Amino acid sequence: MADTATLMDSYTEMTELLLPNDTNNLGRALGGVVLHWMDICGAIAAMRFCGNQCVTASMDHVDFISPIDRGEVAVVEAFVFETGRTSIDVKVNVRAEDPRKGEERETTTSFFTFVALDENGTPTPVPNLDCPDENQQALRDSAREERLQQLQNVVDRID
Ligand SMILES: CCCCCCCCCCCCCCCC(=O)SCCNC(=O)CCNC(=O)[C@H](O)C(C)(C)COP(=O)(O)OP(=O)(O)OC[C@H]1O[C@@H](n2cnc3c(N)ncnc32)[C@H](O)[C@@H]1OP(=O)(O)O
Repeated sequence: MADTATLMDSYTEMTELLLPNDTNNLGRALGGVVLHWMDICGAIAAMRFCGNQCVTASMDHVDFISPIDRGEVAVVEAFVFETGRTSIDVKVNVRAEDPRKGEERETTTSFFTFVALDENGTPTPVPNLDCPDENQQALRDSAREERLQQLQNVVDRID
């Protein structure tokens, strides 16, 4: 295993077209479908980062900010912003694009923790996160802040 890996080593973008099978009766993306895309994209980012099989240990709160409509393109992006000994924190963001108008909007963001496993299925150490330029440092810092803010918003809402 390498001692370090960069945020950009993990960067992953997936593009999906919202087809009728993945929609509800309003022609909008089912929440579970969006979560599935986010899980897969986040897992790929984590596995690219550490070079091992990873499993999802947790997913933070998820707000569905705006719908994705049938025929729109969903762009799912993920990158590692924090590491533990065997765990990897990944920000996953989804935006919708209307391919006819070229417009896009934010739809969903959440933060996942993946755990790297060795060949025996036991948690195994992961590289340290390296952010060698200002762009990667800014992505890491804003993801850390946004995660805390999102969790704080949930607490405020139920207080
Ligand atoms: C490149 C190679 C390709 C290989 C080939 C690819 C094949 C392409 C397959 C594609 C695959 C797609 C994958 C999709 C992702 C799934 O869908 S995975 C399926 C759903 N997830 C699961 O089934 C996981 C079930 N849970 C577990 O197995 C265990 O609870 C875990 C997560 C392995 C942790 O086990 P544990 O015994 O608690 O381990 P422990 O040593 O105590 O803790 C290990 C770390 O986990 C953290 N942790 C434990 N529980 C939690 C929690 N609830 N929340 C946050 N962190 C936690 C601990 O804090 C610790 O972190 P570190 O301090 O080490 O950084």
